[in-house]
Amino acid sequence: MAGKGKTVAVVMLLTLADLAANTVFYMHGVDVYKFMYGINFFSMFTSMFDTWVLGVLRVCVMLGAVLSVLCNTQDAVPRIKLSQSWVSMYPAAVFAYTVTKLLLYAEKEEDILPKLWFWAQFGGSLVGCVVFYFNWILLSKISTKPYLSVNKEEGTEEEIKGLVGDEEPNDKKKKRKKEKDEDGKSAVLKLMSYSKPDLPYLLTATAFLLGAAVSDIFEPYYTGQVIDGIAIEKSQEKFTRAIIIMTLLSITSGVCAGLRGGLFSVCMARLNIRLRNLLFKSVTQQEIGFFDSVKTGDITSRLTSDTSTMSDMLSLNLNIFLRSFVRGAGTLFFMFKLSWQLTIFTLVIVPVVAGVSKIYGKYFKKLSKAVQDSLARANEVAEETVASLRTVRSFAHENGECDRYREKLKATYKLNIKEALAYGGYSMTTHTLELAMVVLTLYYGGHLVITNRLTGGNLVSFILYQMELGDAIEDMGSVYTGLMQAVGASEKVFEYIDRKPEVQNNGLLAPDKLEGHIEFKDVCFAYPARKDIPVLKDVSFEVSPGEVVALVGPSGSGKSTCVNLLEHFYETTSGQVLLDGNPIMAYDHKFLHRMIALVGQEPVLFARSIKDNISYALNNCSLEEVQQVARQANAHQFIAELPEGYETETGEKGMQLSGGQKQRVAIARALIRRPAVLLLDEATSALDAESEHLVQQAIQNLHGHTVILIAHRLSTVERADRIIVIDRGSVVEQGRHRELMQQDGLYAKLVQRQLLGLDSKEEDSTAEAEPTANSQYGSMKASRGRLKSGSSSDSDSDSDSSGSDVAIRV
Ligand SMILES: Nc1ncnc2c1ncn2[C@@H]1O[C@H](COP(=O)(O)OP(=O)(O)OP(=O)(O)O)[C@@H](O)[C@H]1O
Repeated sequence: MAGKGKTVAVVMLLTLADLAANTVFYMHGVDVYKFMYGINFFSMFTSMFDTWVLGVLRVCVMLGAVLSVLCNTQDAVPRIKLSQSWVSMYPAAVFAYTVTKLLLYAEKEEDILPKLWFWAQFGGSLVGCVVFYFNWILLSKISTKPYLSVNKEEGTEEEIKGLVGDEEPNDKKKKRKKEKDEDGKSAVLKLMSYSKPDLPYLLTATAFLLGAAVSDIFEPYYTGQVIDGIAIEKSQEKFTRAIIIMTLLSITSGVCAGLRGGLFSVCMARLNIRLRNLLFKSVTQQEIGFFDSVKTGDITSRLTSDTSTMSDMLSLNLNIFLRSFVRGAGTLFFMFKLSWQLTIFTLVIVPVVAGVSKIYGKYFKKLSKAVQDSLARANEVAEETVASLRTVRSFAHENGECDRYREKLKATYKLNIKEALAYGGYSMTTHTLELAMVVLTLYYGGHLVITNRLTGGNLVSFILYQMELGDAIEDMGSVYTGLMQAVGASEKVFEYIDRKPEVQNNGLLAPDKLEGHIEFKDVCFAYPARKDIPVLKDVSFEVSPGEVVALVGPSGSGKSTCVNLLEHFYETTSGQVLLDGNPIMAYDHKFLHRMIALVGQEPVLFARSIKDNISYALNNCSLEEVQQVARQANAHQFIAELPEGYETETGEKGMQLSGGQKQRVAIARALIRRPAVLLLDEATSALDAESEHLVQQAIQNLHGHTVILIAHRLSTVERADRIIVIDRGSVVEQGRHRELMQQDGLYAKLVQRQLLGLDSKEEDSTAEAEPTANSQYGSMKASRGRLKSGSSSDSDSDSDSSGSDVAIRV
């Protein structure tokens, strides 16, 4: 309440001061005769009565607004806020009227300079307009929050919360808007700070810009001189001199403009590269949870289109803006010199053009952000489809995906149309205003020439300058929107550049030796994308150095999550993951990932040679070392049979290799690091029985390595030193295969389900064995036959038959 009272008091004081000043200036003090004279002998040219009336009018409007705020704050303040842009037109109109009045006054009065009362009222009117707008903003800022006394008798806590709740969205909106505005400003400041290394180039470019602009500014003046020389003075000498100067100015302007444009482009290219590098670095350092929630399309669009929009728009618009600004300022100076009346007349139109630009710029900024977002959404669809075209083809859903893409583009097109309409409207308005300005200037200028207050040549110069000014203002208006586009794009880029990863990789621990002792201590965890769904609940287990432990459990029980925590991809919600007794986050990032190697469910290979894939992120790896681990991973034979051997390109994401081949290359890539801990998450699921057997043996022969393996196929886990059974995020059983079978718990059930083939769908869609003893026997025989004859080739490595495999081993 106190805030409202204070604001109203300030507004009243300023309004009454405006009224008092306006009246005193109009009456030349307290001369009532002057007051009546202005009314009785009113003339547009000599009386200031109309200016006084306009002042009284704004005081009345303001008093009305104050009264409505006092009577009904809740309704009045939002209305005042809504009408803010419309009300701003009033001061603009009064400004235009007052300036016109000055010109009319100057028509009748020979020398208006010593007329102090006139100047006081003229200035007072302009100041009054500003005060009026300021007061309106003050009133719109009055809080509409109801006064809440936490008094149980007046209302329950829920009721009070309800009231506050109603206000909260508005507050949040305001806060977000404020943050956005600040973001916009800070984006510009940041852009400037990132341009610091280009300062020498920018300064040189600015010098050329000034050179070009100054040369341009003189051209209309000398055009006027040429006209005066030809038409009025008929002087060959004056005419020739003006022509020579104009020629020199044109050459200087052309050279400087070219150098300025080139240098600005170079600066922006440098800025673009700098920001792309920073953005890419920042993206690669984000926590894995970030990539769970942010789509790849969004990130690539920031890397590609947003950075390009930013630097292209910036280079183009900054260039135009600076040029137009210097040209505009110089032009205005010359205009005043040629004719102050005509200049003031021209300036009446300026606030109108500026107002149109401001409203348009705001709208265009919103639109351009919406277009960018909409394009990013369309890109996501295209990327997803292209990346998974095999799956799309296998479902014959190409047309469906095309429709989806078309729909997204349709949305973008609708926004483009809006953008085009907005641009069209803006161009139309500014062109019309410009034309009106020229016609009116000709009329008024002609009048000045006829009354011998201006020469014909100077009128021509003035009109040329006026056109220049119009161009400069229009350029600045359009540049503003372009700059806003650049700011919009840079806000998005900076959002990622400035993002601090939620999981920091700033551990320093890098001991000489790592035993590989793993401990999960009361670990609870939920993924950041689904914070309210617990995935691990009080999980505790230990793995001794050199032990081979299998994590088993139904799909979605949390096995891979344990591996993710060990890799420090995420941080636990509570509890600890320890490696050799130290929290996993205490280890140096590079050290940890050299010591812990992971082969994931769908290993990703990079588009480079097999050798480079195996030695990924390692320096100076010899071919012998690569071949050795490839042999251990049972990959050497198939690699050697390829025409280009280890130099064979694997294609994007290893597409040119089969699933089983990819897995073996990925295992070799893990083994070459000689890790202390090897994490195998369904790492051999695509291998045929023989390959898997060989790979497993190789892994078990790797002494001194702790191995955690996850597999659905029980044949893979039965020989582990220990099996940990996880169900719905909790450890339910632990022990060796035989012990767990005897316990007859979940593990035994899982084994039985596999024996009966009930899991066949989940396990292997290609296994079509009937769940009968006979058919199992049949598959067993077939499998043995295959093993014996050694006919399992790489080409069929993907088509394993886990059902039969289980039948042999369990
Ligand atoms: N990145 C993620 N964001 C949110 N939830 C996830 C994420 N990854 C997994 N989950 C959820 O966490 C739970 C455990 O997943 P996890 O991958 O650990 O299971 P799993 O036991 O390895 O399953 P599977 O044997 O099928 O691979 C599942 O319910 C899954 O939907």
